[in-house]
Amino acid sequence: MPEFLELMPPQEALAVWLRAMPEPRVGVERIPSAQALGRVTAEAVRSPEALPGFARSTVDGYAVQARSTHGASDTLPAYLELVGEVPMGAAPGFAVGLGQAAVIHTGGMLPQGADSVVMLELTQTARAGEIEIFKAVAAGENVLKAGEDVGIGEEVLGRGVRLDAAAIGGLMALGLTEVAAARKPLAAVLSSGDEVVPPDRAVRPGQVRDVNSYALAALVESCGGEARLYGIVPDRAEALRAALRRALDEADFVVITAGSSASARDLTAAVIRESGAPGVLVHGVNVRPGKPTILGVCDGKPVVGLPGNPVSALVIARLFVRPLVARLLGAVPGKPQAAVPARLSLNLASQAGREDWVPVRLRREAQGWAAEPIFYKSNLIFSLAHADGLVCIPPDATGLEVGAAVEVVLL
Ligand SMILES: Nc1nc2c(c(=O)[nH]1)N[C@H]1C(S)=C(S)[C@@H](COP(=O)(O)OP(=O)(O)OC[C@H]3O[C@@H](n4cnc5c(N)ncnc54)[C@H](O)[C@@H]3O)O[C@H]1N2
Ligand code: MOO
Repeated sequence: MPEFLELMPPQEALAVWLRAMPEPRVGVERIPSAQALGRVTAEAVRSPEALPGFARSTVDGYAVQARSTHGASDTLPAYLELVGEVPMGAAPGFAVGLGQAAVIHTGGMLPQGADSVVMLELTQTARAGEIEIFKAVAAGENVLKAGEDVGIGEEVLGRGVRLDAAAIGGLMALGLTEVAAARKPLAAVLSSGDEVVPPDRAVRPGQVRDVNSYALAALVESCGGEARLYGIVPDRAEALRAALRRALDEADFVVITAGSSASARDLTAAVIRESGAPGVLVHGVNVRPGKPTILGVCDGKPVVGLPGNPVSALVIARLFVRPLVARLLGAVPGKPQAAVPARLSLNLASQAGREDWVPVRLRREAQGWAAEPIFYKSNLIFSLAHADGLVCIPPDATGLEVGAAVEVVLL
């Protein structure tokens, strides 16, 4: 059977495309740390202070000098003089000497002289002003040392790090209520096709609502980019040319859907080719779904032409748009996507030489997760909407057998 396109393996296609782009100039903006979830650091963050800022107890009990408890046991307790109670939120105004103890609460500041804390459960009050200790502690026991988390001037977050909940907590612990974040790259999303109408329209026979603009905008945003919709362009070269020109002028990169294949109305590749140098770098990727994918660069701006079928468009956007956004954000490369190991619940056939991405549902079984393939068609959006993840069948396999160990990349 003749093939319209020359197909390139996906990894090679991505490398060719990324190589043809200029080094990204990552914009920097200072944003409130409280709103920085999912954002990428544009500069390394150094700690202005030590954390914890002072030695703290990790338990409720008595601050002591470890030496004072030496040899203490159930049968031979150590008797220590009670010299005070550490207030929470303030420095204790006293010291603890040999043979002395002070009441301390979890998180309280160790008094001068104390080097450890005996847990409340291992003590007993015998007489007023005195406690009995039933177990010896070692120096440093039940104590967080000053600077144990981070030291002054230490790099706590590198450049290009995606901020998660813990990182935001860490920034707050240091009083860093603002952070330098990479500006979100702006994607211009263009849909094309005479049959495609906005989703708020009633459809006439032959028409379909625009799935791709919204699904792709959501995907771009989930990767840390910003998306602006450039509407639905009819199947006319001059209309697509004008829309692409405006998109290239305004956005950091352009995502066009449909018109990627081989029919007379498939204009995307030709229009990209004439809209800037070097134009189209890849047209056709050895992957299913998404074979007619187009990767281009127009005068420094990346352009991707995704297949019109919504499942293909989204799967391909994960393979190509996601790494593009990461690069434009200056994100540290090579971070894995969330995935779970599973056993395949059915045989899956695949063509040798082609990489296949199959939507699967995950089912919990006694020994772990079972991945149940969804027999999708690339136009049927709910075959992807009902999936929990994707399984990759590598190009050197002619399929995977029931029971095969697979990795499910979570959607
Ligand atoms: N003779 C061949 N025909 C096709 C081949 C092939 O190799 N030889 N490849 C098929 C594959 S695979 C794909 S994928 C599609 C690619 O199509 P295009 O990118 O050219 O897109 P269209 O033909 O315009 O649309 C395909 C399909 O998707 C629907 N569509 C388009 N845009 C949207 C949108 N924004 N929202 C929802 N649905 C959309 C469109 O109505 C079509 O049903 O080509 C195959 N054909
Ligand atoms: O590549 Mo098409 O995307 O298989 O449906």
